[in-house]
Formats: sequence, C-alpha cells, structure tokens
Amino acid sequence: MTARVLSIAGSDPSGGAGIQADLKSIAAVGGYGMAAIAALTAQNTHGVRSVHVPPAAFLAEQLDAVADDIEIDAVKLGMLANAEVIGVVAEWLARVRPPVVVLDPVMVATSGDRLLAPEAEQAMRQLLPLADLVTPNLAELAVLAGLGGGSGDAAPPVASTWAEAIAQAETVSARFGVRVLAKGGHLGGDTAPDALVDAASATTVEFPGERIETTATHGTGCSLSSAIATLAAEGGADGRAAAAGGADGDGGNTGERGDPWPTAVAEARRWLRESLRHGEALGVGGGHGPISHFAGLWARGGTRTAPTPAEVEAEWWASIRGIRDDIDALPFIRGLADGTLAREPFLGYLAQDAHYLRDYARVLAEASRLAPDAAGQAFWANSAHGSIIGELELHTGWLGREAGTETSAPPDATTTAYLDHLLATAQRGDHAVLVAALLPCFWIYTDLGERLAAGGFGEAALDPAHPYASWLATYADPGFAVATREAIGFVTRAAAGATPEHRERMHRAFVASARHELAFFAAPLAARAEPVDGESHAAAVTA
Ligand SMILES: Nc1ncnc2c1ncn2[C@@H]1O[C@H](COP(=O)(O)OP(=O)(O)OP(=O)(O)O)[C@@H](O)[C@H]1O
Ligand SMILES: Cc1ncc(COP(=O)(O)O)c(N)n1
Repeated sequence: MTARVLSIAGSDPSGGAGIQADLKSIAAVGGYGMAAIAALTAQNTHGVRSVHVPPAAFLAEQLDAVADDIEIDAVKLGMLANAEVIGVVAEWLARVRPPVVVLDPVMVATSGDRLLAPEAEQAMRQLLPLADLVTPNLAELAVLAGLGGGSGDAAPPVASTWAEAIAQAETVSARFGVRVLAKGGHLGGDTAPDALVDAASATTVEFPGERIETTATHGTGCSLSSAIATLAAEGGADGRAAAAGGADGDGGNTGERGDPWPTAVAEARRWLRESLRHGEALGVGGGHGPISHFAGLWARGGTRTAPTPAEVEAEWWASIRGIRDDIDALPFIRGLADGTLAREPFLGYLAQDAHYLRDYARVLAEASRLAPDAAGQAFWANSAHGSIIGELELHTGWLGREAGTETSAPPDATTTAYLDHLLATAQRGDHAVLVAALLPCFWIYTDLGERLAAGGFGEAALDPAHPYASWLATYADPGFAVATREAIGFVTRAAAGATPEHRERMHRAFVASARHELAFFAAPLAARAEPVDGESHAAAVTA
C-alpha cells in the first residue's frame, strides 16, 4: 500500500525543513505526499528572517478540499504558527479523524527563532489528545510537560539528562494519552538516542545511536516525523480503530500484527541516519544545511527510469534494424522469395537448420528449467517441444525426400558458432539473458515469414507452384506468430523489470543472436559462391 500522507506545516523556501522536507521525506520512505501550508517563512540555512501566516480560514479551505476528495492515511502536523491556526486544525482533525496523526510540536527553530507564538503554547493542549504520536525536541518536551490541567503551570527546565527527558515524556504521555517520542538530538555528547514512551501500555522503547558528525541537521525533526507518519500508516497503525475499540487499554495499536509504532520509528531512524550522513555532500547553504532525503534511493539506483515492455520491444527491434536490412538484401533470401534459389544450397540450409533446431530445443528446455514462474516454465518447455517437432518434420519432409550429400552434412562453422553462443549463454544460468538470446530466432523468422507470405519480397512467393511453397508456409504459420508474440512478451517484461545493467546484458545477448541469424542466412550461398567466382560473402557473414 502507498500511504497517502498530508503534511500541515510551514513552508521553508530553502527546502530543508517544513513542508518541503515533509514532502521529500514522505516520498523517500515510499508514501504519497500532500501539503496544506499553514504558514510561510522567509528563511535559509542560517535562520528565519520573517514569518507570514495566511488567514486561518484559508487553511480550513485547503484541508477540506483535500479531505473531500482524497482518503488520507496519515497526517503530520508541523509549524502551526499561532493559536487560531491550531484551533482550525484541531477542529478539522476532530471532524475528519485521520487514522494516523503525528504531531511535531514545532515551537523554536534550531537557529533559535520562534515558530510558534508563545501564547499559542497552551493551545497545544487541544491538539495533543488528537495525536497518536508527538515528537518534541528537548525544549518542546519541557514546554509540553508544563501544560498541566489548569492554567498558570510553569514548564520544568529543559532536560539536561536522558533520564530527565524520559521522565518528562512519561508525564506528557500520561496526561494527554498520546505516545511521545523523546528526541536526544539536542542533548550533546557522542550519542543521539530517541525513546518511544507510551504511558497507556507502560512501555518505553529506546533507540540508541551514535551521534553523526555533521552540520547538516536543519529539518531533522520535520523529516523524522513525516517518515514515521508514513511508515506507521503503511505498517497498519490506525488511531481511529484504537478509539473505536479503545477498551483494551493499550492505545489500540497492538493488533495481531504487533505494535507498528516501534517498527515505524526504527525504520524512519535508519532512513534519517543514512540521509544525515549524506547531507553535507549536497553543498546547500553556509549554515546548518539540509539532510539528503533521497541519498539511499540514489545510491541504490532510484534515479534511473525504467522502460515499459512496449518501449523495450520498440528499442530492441530498432536496434537490429541494420542486421534485418542486411538479411533482407541477402541473395539467399531474394532467391528464396522469387524461387530462383538452387535446390542444393536450399537443402544445405535445411540440413543446418535441422542441426540448429535440435540444440535450440535443448537451450529452450534450459530456459524452461530456469524460468522464474510457471507461465514461463510452460511456455519455454512448449517451445522446446515445438523445436524438436520442427527438426523431425524436416527429416521426414524435405530432407527425407531429398537424401543426399548436403542433407547428411555435419554442422558447419556458422551453425556451430550460433549454437555455441546459445549453449554458453544457457550455461551461465541467467534466465533473462538466455531468453533474450533465444528471441531473434522467433522474431526474425516470424517477421520474414509474414512479409514473404504478404508478397513483401515479390509476388512469386505467393504462387502455389513456388518450389519452396510448403516451406514458406511454415514460417507464415499463425501459430508460430502467436508463440513469437508470447516470447516477445516474456523477454520484454523481464527486461523492463531488470536493472539497467542487467537489461544491457540481455540486449547484448539479443543482438549477438540477431547477428548469428544474419550469418546463418548468408552461409548457404557464401560457402557455394567462393569456389565458383571467387566472390566472398564474408562481409555478410560477419556483419
Ligand atoms: N548529529 C546527529 N546524529 C544522529 N542523529 C541525530 C543528529 N541530530 C539529530 N539527530 C536525530 O534527528 C532527529 C531529530 O532530532 P532533534 O532532537 O534534532 O529534533 P528537532 O530539534 O525537532 O529537529 P530540528 O532540527 O528539525 O529542529 C532525532 O531522531 C535525533 O536523534
Ligand atoms: C517551516 C519550518 N518548519 C519547521 C522548522 C524547524 O526545523 P529546524 O528546527 O531544523 O529549523 C523550520 N525551520 N521551518
């Protein structure tokens, strides 16, 4: 499932924090990101210059526009700027009740600039019970711990030890019935631990971690909370189900699949830490730069596009255009089409074809053995069967009737080279590369057969009295065309799903086989022509 995640937060035009960081984070961990902008900042990696808060009523319109149309799997709350905005968001959440709500109670930026009006801190009390998880940094945690039942409660000092931070998180969790992720990013020292505290189930899950030496920490809190919201939704967290069946007293999210929250936090932290390590390499800004949200994806090939099977088909067919044109121009093909081809080279060709089909069948059987699924296994086995039948028919038909020296000739150098290519490819054991090597035999023959039968090489090929009419009919056989379409489908689907490197190896095997096809069609007359007039067809053979 792709989680549809809505961020309600502030804009950071430098792209490292706020809405911009949220959308990147949601996408980086596999979600579909949406964003309703609650406030705009003028900021960069050095700090916030000013803040503009559009009318809260307009935020309400944004939220309704999204909710009226789109099923929202998770909401992440970031910079909400003031009490009026918080009120609008609280009212909307209470009405819409998204399954997952993660609240990053943004109050003060890393740079020290205020992002929430001080008088709005009390308004956070409305939001906390509507959230499934709140992710304060140490300063924000102290503020939340000071939001008591009555007014005028003083906030405790900002925690200076990890034990104090966890104690404050327990207070907040118990008082507001919300999970708390206490973050140790601001503690100092060599470690950057986080802890997931849930008073309802009396559990605290610690996430230890070495501090990463980097200046690129702008927007870590925004990024982490968005990633957790996305992963929690994908992991099946559902605060709404918890509320509905809430009597179980564990917050409701410990279903059969286990509690998705620790899993989501652990995965989000792994992603965040990889992104933190690559932040400085982005070279963005002279202050605290952003993390590199897509570093892991880029490192693992995520920036490359994948072609569709249809695109692979068009590209591969075009890539052997020159080889196909050379085949069309061969005297053997021309003579076959107009019936002027002498019987001897034709029978010599068929004898080689019989040798070819016997081993081709063996290689097809190997493709069946290596196939990743039953459909492929059946198709290639069936093709192996068809290839053997084809060979046997040559012996009972053309070659049986015309027994002579040519028909009993051993495999020549061209046939041997083609088969060695196929047998070696089979031996390497890569199914996708192997079927790419097997494809030209299907594709080029079907294409030739259909064009011969349609008069593409002249009307003579359509004459029932054509000397090789029965042979021409074999290759124009509709059953063979169907098999060829299936083979193209198997190969191009495998190529579309392969890595670029793997696809390239498949393509090379495909082109190599196409060259062997050309040599195979050229060989009967090349061998014959030399002693007669000394003219060499070597160019065609090696083209
Ligand atoms: N240098 C670091 N090395 C490893 N992890 C870090 C580092 N700095 C922050 N983190 C992690 O980043 C996340 C955000 O933590 P932090 O305490 O900085 O929150 P924050 O102040 O809300 O973030 P922000 O920088 O967006 O304001 C936490 O998981 C924290 O452990
Ligand atoms: C719009 C917006 N939202 C949140 C933050 C907090 O992020 P940080 O503390 O890393 O500056 C920010 N700077 N800007």
